Amino acid sequence: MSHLAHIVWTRLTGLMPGELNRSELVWLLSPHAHFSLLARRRATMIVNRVRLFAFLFAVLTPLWAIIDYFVFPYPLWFSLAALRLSASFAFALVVVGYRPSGSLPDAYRAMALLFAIPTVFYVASHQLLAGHQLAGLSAAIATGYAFLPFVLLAGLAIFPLTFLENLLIASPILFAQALSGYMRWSTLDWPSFAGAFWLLTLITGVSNLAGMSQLAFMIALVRQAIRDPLTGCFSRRSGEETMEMQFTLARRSNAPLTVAFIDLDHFKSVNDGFGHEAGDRVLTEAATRITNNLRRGDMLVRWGGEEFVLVLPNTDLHRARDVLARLRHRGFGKRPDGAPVTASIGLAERRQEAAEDWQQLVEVADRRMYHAKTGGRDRIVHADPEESRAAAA
Ligand SMILES: Nc1nc2c(ncn2[C@@H]2O[C@H](COP(=O)(O)OP(=O)(O)OP(=O)(O)O)[C@@H](O)[C@H]2O)c(=O)[nH]1
Repeated sequence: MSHLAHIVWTRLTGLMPGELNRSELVWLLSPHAHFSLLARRRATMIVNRVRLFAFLFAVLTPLWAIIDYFVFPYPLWFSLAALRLSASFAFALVVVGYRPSGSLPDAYRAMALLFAIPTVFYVASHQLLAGHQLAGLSAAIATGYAFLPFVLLAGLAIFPLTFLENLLIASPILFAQALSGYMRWSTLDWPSFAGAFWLLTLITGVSNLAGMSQLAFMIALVRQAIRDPLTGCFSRRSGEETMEMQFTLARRSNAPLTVAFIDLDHFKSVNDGFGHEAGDRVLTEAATRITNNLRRGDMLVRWGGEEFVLVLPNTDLHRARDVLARLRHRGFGKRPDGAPVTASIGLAERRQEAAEDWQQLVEVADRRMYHAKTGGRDRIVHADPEESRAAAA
C-alpha cells in the first residue's frame, strides 16, 4: 500500500470504535478471513435481528390497512389490504421458520428473505396504485408507498455486516430503483428521481458505516471473550466450543483431526525460583512461539496453568508429529536462567482412536502427555505404551 493510502486507511479506521488492531481491520471489509467463532456469533446475531425485524413488520404492516380503507376507493384498499396480510404472513413465517443455527449461509438466506418480502410488496403495491388516478389525501398517502426502499436500506444499519456484504444486499435495491427510472425514461421527473436516488445512496453509505461499526464492536467483544488475557491464546471455553465444531466437521467429511496436549516441563520451578511474573513471561513466550509456527486454521488453546491444547484440523498423526517436531526444534523459549523451556506432548488423532467426541480425543492426548512426563519429559508420545510395545513386537 502506498504511503498516502496507508495514511488515509489508518485515519479512516482510527474512527472505527471497538479498538481493533491492524489485522482485524480488514475483517470489516469482507467476511472471508473471519475466524469461525466470530462467524458463528455474527450468524446468530443476524438471525436474531432478522426475526426481530420480521416480527415488527408482521405486526405493523397490516395495521396501515385501516388508513388505506379510509383514503382509497374499493377495490384498491381491499387489494392493498390483501397484499399487506400476505406480507405479514410471510414475515411471520420468517419469525417462526428461522432459529439461530450459527451458520452464516442460513443467516444470509434469512436476510435475503427478510428483504425480498418488502421488495415484492413494493413492486406489487406500485402496480396496484399505478392503475388509479388519485388526488389530494389519497395521492399523498400513495406517495408514502414509495418510501419503502428507503426503509429497507436504513434497516440494514441494524446488522453487523462487512462493507462487502452490505453493498451486496443494498445493490439490488439501488439497481431496481435505477431500473425503474430507466423504464420511465421519457416521462421521468428527473429532479425528483435524481434526488431520491441520491438520498438512497446516502442512506446506503450511512447504514454501511453503522453495520461496520457494529461489527467492529462485535470483533472486539468476541476477541475479549475468547482469548486468554495473559497469552492471547484461545481461552478454554472458546477452545471447547471450536473443538466441538471442528470435530463435527471432521466427522462429517471423514477428515483427520489431531489434538496435541502440551505441558511445559518443570514450570513450577520457574515460579518458585524467579517469581510469578517471570513465570508469566515464560508462558507468554512459549505461546507466542507456538502460535507463530502454526498454519491458519490451527488453534492453540490455553487449557489451564502451563497446559496448552493444540488443535490441528485436516492433519493426520504423521503430519502432526512433523509439526510438533518442528515446534520442539524451534524451541519454546528460554527460562530466566537461560535454560531452554521444554514440553511433554501427547498426540491423538480422531480416526486412529475411533474417537466418539472431542473430549475423548483430548483425554487420550492428555494420557499420552502424562506418559511423556513419566517417560522423562521433553518428548512427544503418540501411542499408548501397550500399543508401542505391540508395534515393536
Ligand atoms: N506464572 C504463572 N504460573 C502459573 C500460571 N498458571 C499456573 N501456574 C503455575 O504452574 C505451575 C505448574 O506446576 P506443576 O503442575 O507442578 O508442574 P511442573 O512444575 O510444570 O512440572 P511437570 O509438569 O511435572 O513437568 C504451578 O506452580 C502453578 O502455580 C500462570 O498463569 N502464571
